[in-house]
Parts: sequence; C-alpha cells; structure tokens
Amino acid sequence: MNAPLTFAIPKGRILDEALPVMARAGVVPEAAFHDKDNRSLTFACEREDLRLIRVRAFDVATFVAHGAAQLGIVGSDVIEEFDYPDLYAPVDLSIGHCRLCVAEPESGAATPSRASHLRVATKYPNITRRHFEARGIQAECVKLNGAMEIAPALGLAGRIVDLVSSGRTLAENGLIETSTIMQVSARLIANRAAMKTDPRVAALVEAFRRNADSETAA
Ligand SMILES: Nc1ncnc2c1ncn2[C@@H]1O[C@H](COP(=O)(O)OP(=O)(O)OP(=O)(O)O)[C@@H](O)[C@H]1O
Ligand SMILES: O=P(O)(O)OC[C@H]1O[C@H](OP(=O)(O)OP(=O)(O)O)[C@H](O)[C@@H]1O
Repeated sequence: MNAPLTFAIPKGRILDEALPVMARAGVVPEAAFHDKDNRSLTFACEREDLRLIRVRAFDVATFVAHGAAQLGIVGSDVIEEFDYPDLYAPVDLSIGHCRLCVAEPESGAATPSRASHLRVATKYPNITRRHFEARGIQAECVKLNGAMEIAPALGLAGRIVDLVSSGRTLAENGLIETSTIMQVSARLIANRAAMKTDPRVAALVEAFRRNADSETAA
C-alpha cells in the first residue's frame, strides 16, 4: 500500500465547522480524536490510507507548504500571510467567515492616518506591511500572537490589524474598525507537488470541490 496521506487541521475555532465538511468528502477521524483528554497529535481515519494531524492554525500552512502534510484546512488569512509558492488553495469551504481589519481607539488617540510611519500590533506583519506600503505608509509591526486589542490602550501601538467577526472584541476594548483589508474564509489547501504526483491528493481535492459546489448550488 502507498504511504498514508497526511491531512493537517487546525485545533482552534475552525475545527467544529470543518468536521462535517471533511466527513462529506470521506475524511472521518477515529473516535479518539473527539476525546478532549487525548494528547495525541496524530489520528487514524476511517480510510486506512489517511491520517490527521491536529496543529496550530498558522502551522497547518507550514506543514502543507513543505510537503510534511499533503492536504489541510486553514483560513485565507493564514494563506495570505505566508504566501507560500508551494501551497495550492483550490476550494473555498465557506466556513470560518470573518474579516481582517485595521482598528484604532475610538477616542481618536492614534497617530493621524496621513502619517508616513505608523506602529501596528498584529499577528499578520506581512499582510499589514503590504497593506500600508500600497498606501505609501511604512508600518512598523509589533508581532503579537493574540489579544491584540489591548495594545493601543497600553501604548504598545497606535493601531491593530486583527480578525473581526461580530465586532464585540473591538467594541469591548474601545476600538473602532477603520478599514477592511480582506474578507476571510477557510480553504482546502494542498501541496502543489503532491497534487501533481499523487492521484489520491487530486481525488480528495475533487471530492471537497464537488461538495463545495453542491453547497453553493443548494
Ligand atoms: N472571530 C472569528 N470568527 C471567525 N473565524 C475566525 C475568527 N477568529 C479566527 N477565525 C479563523 O480561525 C482561524 C484560527 O483562529 P483561532 O482563533 O483558532 O486561532 P488561534 O487561537 O489564534 O490559533 P492558535 O492558538 O493556533 O495560534 C483564523 O486563522 C481565522 O481564519
Ligand atoms: O469580532 P469578534 O466576534 O469579537 O471576534 C474577533 C476575535 O476573535 C479572534 O480571537 P480569538 O477569540 O480566536 O482569540 P485570540 O485573541 O486568542 O486569537 C480575533 O483575534 C479577535 O480577537
């Protein structure tokens, strides 16, 4: 039998929405996957030639881009941040909807947006730099891994770039959205080389694509 395919999924908030989408494409993890006390990071699937790895959202893209996993599910925010040439993102799964935004204190305390240099706290330094560069502004990014929303009040940065869904986190931390950088949803990703050389990868991409198309048509 061929070596098993490795499918990387994020352990964060996309996971609950991803499981039914995966099941429709025939990717069903073993029961142990749902056991909250299980510390394993690798799980067998109903399909014997497939295994799942459960990793952090940003790492899903890294595993797949380097061919350590052949397939994965990740937000388009993460794909855009890394911009890996070996990553192919063929199917929008219509889950994990949110947007990546610039926000600043509603009190108006941030440096004026016409300034040529700004300090921005974010988990997305590459997207942030590109966004401001396109507007002739040099963004100095302070990399945080979460809780960006407290940075302006503590003087760490005048602005943040972060994900927004309901807008509650911004509002409850005295921030307002000043622009939207991109709309975000989760994608099926595949390693480009694996897609060309292993027909099982192409077949799985096709199964996800068919389901996504029938969802859109319904
Ligand atoms: N508020 C949100 N609403 C909808 N989707 C979101 C929201 N926040 C994040 N996402 C999507 O879920 C992905 C993972 O988010 P999650 O919150 O699980 O990350 P995290 O906890 O910061 O990850 P990690 O702890 O692995 O770094 C994001 O990359 C994005 O695509
Ligand atoms: O607009 P809202 O509905 O309030 O959602 C936005 C929040 O959701 C995400 O954080 P998450 O809850 O994943 O926590 P994190 O800060 O640990 O990433 C994001 O980073 C925002 O903080």
